Amino acid sequence: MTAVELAGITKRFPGVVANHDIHLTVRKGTVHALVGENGAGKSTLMKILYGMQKPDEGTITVHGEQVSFSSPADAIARGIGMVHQHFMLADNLTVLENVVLGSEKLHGIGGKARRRIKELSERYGLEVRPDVLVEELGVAARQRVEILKVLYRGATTLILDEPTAVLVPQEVDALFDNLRELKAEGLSVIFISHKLGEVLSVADDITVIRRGTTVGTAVPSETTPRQLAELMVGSELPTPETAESTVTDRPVITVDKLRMAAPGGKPLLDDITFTIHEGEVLGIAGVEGNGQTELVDALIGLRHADSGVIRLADEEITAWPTRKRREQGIGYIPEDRHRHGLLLEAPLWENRILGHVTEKPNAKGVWLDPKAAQEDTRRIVTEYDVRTPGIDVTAASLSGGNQQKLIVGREMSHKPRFLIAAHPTRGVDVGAQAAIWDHIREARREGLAVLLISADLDELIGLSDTLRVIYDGKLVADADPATITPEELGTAMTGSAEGHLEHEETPAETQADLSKSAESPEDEAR
Ligand SMILES: Nc1ncnc2c1ncn2[C@@H]1O[C@H](COP(=O)(O)OP(=O)(O)OP(=O)(O)O)[C@@H](O)[C@H]1O
Repeated sequence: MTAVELAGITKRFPGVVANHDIHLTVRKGTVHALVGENGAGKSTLMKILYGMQKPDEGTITVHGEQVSFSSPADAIARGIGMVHQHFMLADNLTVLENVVLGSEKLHGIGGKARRRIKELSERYGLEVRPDVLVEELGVAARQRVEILKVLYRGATTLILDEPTAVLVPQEVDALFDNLRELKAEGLSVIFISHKLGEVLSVADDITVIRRGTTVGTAVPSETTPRQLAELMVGSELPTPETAESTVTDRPVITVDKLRMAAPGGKPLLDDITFTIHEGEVLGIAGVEGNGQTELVDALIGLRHADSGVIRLADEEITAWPTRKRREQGIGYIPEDRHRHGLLLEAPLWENRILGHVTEKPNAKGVWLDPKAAQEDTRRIVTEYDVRTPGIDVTAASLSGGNQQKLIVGREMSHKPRFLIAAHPTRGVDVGAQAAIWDHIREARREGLAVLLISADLDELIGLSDTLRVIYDGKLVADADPATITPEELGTAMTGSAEGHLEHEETPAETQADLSKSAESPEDEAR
């Protein structure tokens, strides 16, 4: 049985054919993965299926019936649901309120709604509690609420846009279990991902899109990640490996006892202390929401810590504003590229100036130099393989991965001494990921110090010279990137670690927490 069929879909934007004669058949009760390099046209196709965009040509068939969508509401009415990559829940409302919001007509807002939520939660193993506030939930739990929200609206085909980008390995396994439950009940899932190993483990069918058109399908059981990468981008799957160490004993950035508290007094950063030297990548591992955002904000100067000292080489910069920090050589790849990295409605070349208005080549003396900025944008577009019809299109018209490449290119172009890299390759395809890793490694050889925050544990382990785990605003453990596995690191991040980790001097209770593990021999001895 076919759940959804897209046939002959074509969609043009000025200067770009985003989709060209795409064919996709999703069988009922399956997980169907959609893979392809950045800008291949995956999101566009899904926006068409979800009624956010109209195709120029082609047909959409849902459960055997041809349909035409003018809005997401039309798509939802036909059982198509979408879980976006940027979650859209209201923090200060409960799970129940978030789920029923906008769909009060279905089951009201009271007991009936609560019963329905519980029923869905149990049936698909989502473990969603209706009465907790969303702000109290971690990333994985929020994602399950989003999934429940679309199920509540009657979705029978769910579109998930890079759902695993923000999850640790254990959470990915749990999500995949949920997807299996959905399948078992006859629902279908379309899943966009750049993580090819995961695609092969969870998908029943795979469709590959290249340069706007479907170039083939792959049978997961007969395909390796390498072969899939080759189908996608015509290049091999990269592995990030720390080449010979380039770490020196010259400190670039020194952070001493940094503390920050929430308005209510809850500690967000608790006694954070570290040094990164020339030629060193310090990786910070942690589940989102354990202080990473606050640490990055404090380092780039978006927020000031309550106490503690930050030094760049020999100079104390704790009170410096953001612009001065950037001018003095701090580069910044933000975790949320839409909020902090780009002006979406401005052309690419203006985005190239963003954050670096007073620096060369954007400025000459006190004046902006648009010509030079434009020329340099062209260079970045070529060097970082930003797929775009030109530098005058808006940042919003680039695909997600290409937006990311532009930001990385901009920041690296200023030859920073210290780079704050939050998820530098999020949403980027395997080929571009390898290229970005190479750029970072090359700069490291020349003395760049990097603070790397990433949810991609292979990236974290492969690029870091030193690895530390952040938990509840504290740096709680060190890990050796040469020996730790992603699974072990994932365990450490969720607050319980196994043998590989060396513990810092942390309060006794934290240590106990961290070393707790069901299988550890000490536990059995206790
Ligand atoms: N609103 C728009 N206006 C102009 N061009 C667009 C628009 N949306 C997408 N495009 C272009 O269409 C092409 C396909 O983009 P799309 O976002 O579908 O790619 P993708 O496969 O999802 O990429 P990624 O993996 O980077 O998310 C790109 O060249 C992009 O620049």
